[in-house]
Amino acid sequence: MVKRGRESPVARSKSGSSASHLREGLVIAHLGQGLAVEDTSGETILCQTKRRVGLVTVGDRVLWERCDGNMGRVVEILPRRSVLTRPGHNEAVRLVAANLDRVFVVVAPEPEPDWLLVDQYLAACEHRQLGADIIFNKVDLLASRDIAEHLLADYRRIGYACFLISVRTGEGLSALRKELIGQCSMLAGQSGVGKSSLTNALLPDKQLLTQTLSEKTGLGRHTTTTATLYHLPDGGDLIDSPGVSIFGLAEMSTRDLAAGFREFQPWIPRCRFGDCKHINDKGCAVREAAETGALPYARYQRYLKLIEKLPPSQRTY
Ligand SMILES: Nc1nc2c(ncn2[C@@H]2O[C@H](COP(=O)(O)OP(=O)(O)OP(=O)(O)O)[C@@H](O)[C@H]2O)c(=O)[nH]1
Ligand SMILES: [Zn+2]
Repeated sequence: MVKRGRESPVARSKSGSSASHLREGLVIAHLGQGLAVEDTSGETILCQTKRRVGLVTVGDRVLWERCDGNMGRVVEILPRRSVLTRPGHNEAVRLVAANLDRVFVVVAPEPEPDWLLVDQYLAACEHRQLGADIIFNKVDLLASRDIAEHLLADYRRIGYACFLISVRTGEGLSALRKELIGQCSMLAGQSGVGKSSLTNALLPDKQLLTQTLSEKTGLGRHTTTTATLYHLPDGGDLIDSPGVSIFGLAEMSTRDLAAGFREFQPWIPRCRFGDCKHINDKGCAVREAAETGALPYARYQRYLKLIEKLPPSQRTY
């Protein structure tokens, strides 16, 4: 759960000493000209970052101090419990969000699900120790829910929660809202599955909130760039990061990828060799389990495809 730091207006810096002018805050947006930081009192301040602080991202809890006028300055990033990155050379752009708890991978009957992408997201989340579950949107387009259940059977079997919803009819939305309480979530998924539509349904005041944010920080709407953190009406936070749904296998090795397939875990210690890649290796328990149906075979096949997608520099063990 994202702490909004309401416990104390006097924050403690890394050195442990309490500095009365330092306050705790939550980074709710990354704007072109600075960061929108929500104070413990709910006030939003436009902050710059001291150079030595490092890269700050949406979801970060920070210590900040007031400087001239209505501006603030971030002096420290508080320890993160998670960080999500995407591939790329520019570190500032690679950071997607901090302190996320859970990613919901959204699929739909239309566009047809790209299960390889789904597995890539799930593996990346496992690697980052983020919770991950699946939302199947647009069930209104299906003749029967059984079709979705059939497609999701492997995922349910290995312990992913699957939420069948329709933003159009509202089906399943109240159960999903309950699920989001008390944590910080993000939606990911291919284009057209309904992520924006769902975000708008979960945040009926989104437009107003965005407008207020630009007013509070004195910046125009167009300056809101990558991600924004919203407090959901029923509780919990949602990080909306349009266009950054391409987070993937950045920095993952073959071993990490195998670790990203949660159903492989009981089998991996039974492989004959400690550096088994679970491809054609002799005595591979994972492969054998997939071939005998003890593991979902389709997921195993996609593991093999993802291995091929890893850049050669990451195909290490
Ligand atoms: N039938 C049906 N259509 C939906 C539903 N939810 C969203 N759509 C439609 O699906 C289309 C794509 O929705 P978006 O919300 O833009 O999808 P997105 O995932 O945000 O797409 P990108 O912004 O490209 O990543 C729109 O035409 C929506 O009206 C639903 O529950 N049922
Ligand atoms: Zn193996």
